[in-house]
Amino acid sequence: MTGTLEDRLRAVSRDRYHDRHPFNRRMHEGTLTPDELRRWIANRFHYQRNIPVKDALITAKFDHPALRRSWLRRIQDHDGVREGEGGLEKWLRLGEAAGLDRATLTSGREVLPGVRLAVDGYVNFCRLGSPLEAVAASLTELSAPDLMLTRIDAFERHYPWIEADGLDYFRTRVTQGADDGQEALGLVLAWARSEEDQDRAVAALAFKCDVLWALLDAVQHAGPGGTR
Ligand SMILES: O=C(O)c1cc(C(=O)O)c2c(n1)C(=O)C(=O)c1cc(C(=O)O)[nH]c1-2
Repeated sequence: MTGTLEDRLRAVSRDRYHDRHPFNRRMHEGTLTPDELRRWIANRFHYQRNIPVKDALITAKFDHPALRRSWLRRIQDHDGVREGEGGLEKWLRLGEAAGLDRATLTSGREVLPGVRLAVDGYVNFCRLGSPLEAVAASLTELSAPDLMLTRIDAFERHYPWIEADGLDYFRTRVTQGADDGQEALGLVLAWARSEEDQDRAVAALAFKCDVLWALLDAVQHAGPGGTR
C-alpha cells in the first residue's frame, strides 16, 4: 500500500463516504418528498440512539482513565448531562419540526429491516473489535462536518417547511464532529504502527462507510409509505 496511514484513511473517508450516496445527493438537490425526508429522520434516529451504546462499549475497552474520561464526552454529547439535553433530544426536535411525533420515533416502529441490520452491524463491530478497530470506525467523522454544512444549507434552501430550530442538531455536530474526528485520528495514528494494524484501521473505516451506505440503501428502497 502506498501513502501514509493518514492519507489512506482520508482517501477512504473521502471516496466511500455516504455524502455520495444517491439519497444524500437528492437530499442536497432538494428533490426528496416530505415523506422521504421523514422516513430518513425516523430511520436515522435508530442510528443516533445506538451511537452512545457503541461508545459505552468502546469506553469499556480502554485501560487509561484519561482516555475513558475523554471518550465519555461522546456519550454525554448524545444523551445529555441532564434530561432534555443532548443530541438525541435535538434529533427528536428535528423530527417534530418535520411533523413526526416523539412517540413514533421512540417506538422504533418505522425502522426498516436493512437499517436495523446496518446499525447492529456497527454496534457489534465495536463490541467485538479491538480498540484500534472500534476507534478507526468512527473516523467517518472526519468527513461529517462538511456534510453537516451542506445539509444545513440544503434544508434551509429546499425544505423551508421544516422549522429552522429543527436544524440545531446539525449545527451542534459541526464542531462536535470535528473534535471527535481529530481525537480519533490522533489515537489511530499513535496506535497503528505495524503494517497489519494500519491495514486493520483502514478496513475498519471502509466497513463503517459501508454501514452508512447500507443504511441509506434501505431508506432509499423502502416501499410506499416507508414500509419494507
Ligand atoms: O448525519 C451524518 O451524516 C452523520 C454521519 C456520521 C458518521 O459519519 O459516522 C455521524 C453522525 N452523523 C452523527 O451525527 C454522529 O453523532 C456520529 C457519531 C459517529 C460515530 O461513528 O461515532 N458518527 C456519526
